[in-house]
Amino acid sequence: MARRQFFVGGNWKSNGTQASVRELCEQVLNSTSIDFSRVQVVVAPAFIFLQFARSLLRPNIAVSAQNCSLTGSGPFTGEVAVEHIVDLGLNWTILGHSERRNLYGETDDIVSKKVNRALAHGLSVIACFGENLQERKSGITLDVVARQLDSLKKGIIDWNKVVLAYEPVWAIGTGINATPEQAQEVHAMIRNWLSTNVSAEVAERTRVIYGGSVTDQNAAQLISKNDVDGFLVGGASLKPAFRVILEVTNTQHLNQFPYPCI
Ligand SMILES: O=C[C@H](O)COP(=O)(O)O
Repeated sequence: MARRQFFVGGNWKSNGTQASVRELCEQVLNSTSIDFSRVQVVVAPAFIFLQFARSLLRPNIAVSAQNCSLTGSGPFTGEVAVEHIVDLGLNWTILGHSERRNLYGETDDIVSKKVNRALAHGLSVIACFGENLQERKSGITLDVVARQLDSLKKGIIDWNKVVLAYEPVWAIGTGINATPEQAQEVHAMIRNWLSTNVSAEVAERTRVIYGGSVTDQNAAQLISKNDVDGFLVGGASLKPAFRVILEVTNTQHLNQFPYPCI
């Protein structure tokens, strides 16, 4: 059986205040007793709180950006470049989230170019993709995901630094999560796609995580599926429930892989 280290990301989106970020970092994240050699934890505060969160969190909880610009640093008012994220000493960014794609016009091509920039500057990337409700109802989920992966692949110069986040748009923030079977079906297809289009080794090694209404109530069932290697959590990552999700994932990891995986 594959021995991939589980991965849990908390995407705080455009939420929070200095007070709530402090509370989350100190009371929820720093207080968990899980063994971080088994579950990798990365949280993504809004840009404005990145440095603050980094200063508060234990070193084994990584801090990620949620986006980066397509351009470098320079005369690009309002943009945050990969160079700025690197300069803060951070190692991660989320890219291609459906909110970026749908609300800010990020096409497959833009996402792929951003992924390339981030990787070229040494960042690791949580690359998001997934079908919308109409696409699922039309039965073209796997085609849509394959198209998004084909495009992402053009930008990926180092698969070791990529976590793939399958996030069906209809499940994001709706309270309707994919069932464990629905998630497993798409994750297995993603692994097959990796095997066919990249390599068997990359297919075996790459973490494929699920996002969309993950809570402390459904995390255990979702993580029990073979090809679900963790989560990208939105709303629940802003609450004490996030610690439960981390602990549930850690317990499943211990059941599945009794030894550290790295
Ligand atoms: O990046 C996280 C996803 O958008 C999931 O958000 P959610 O857990 O609030 O549904």
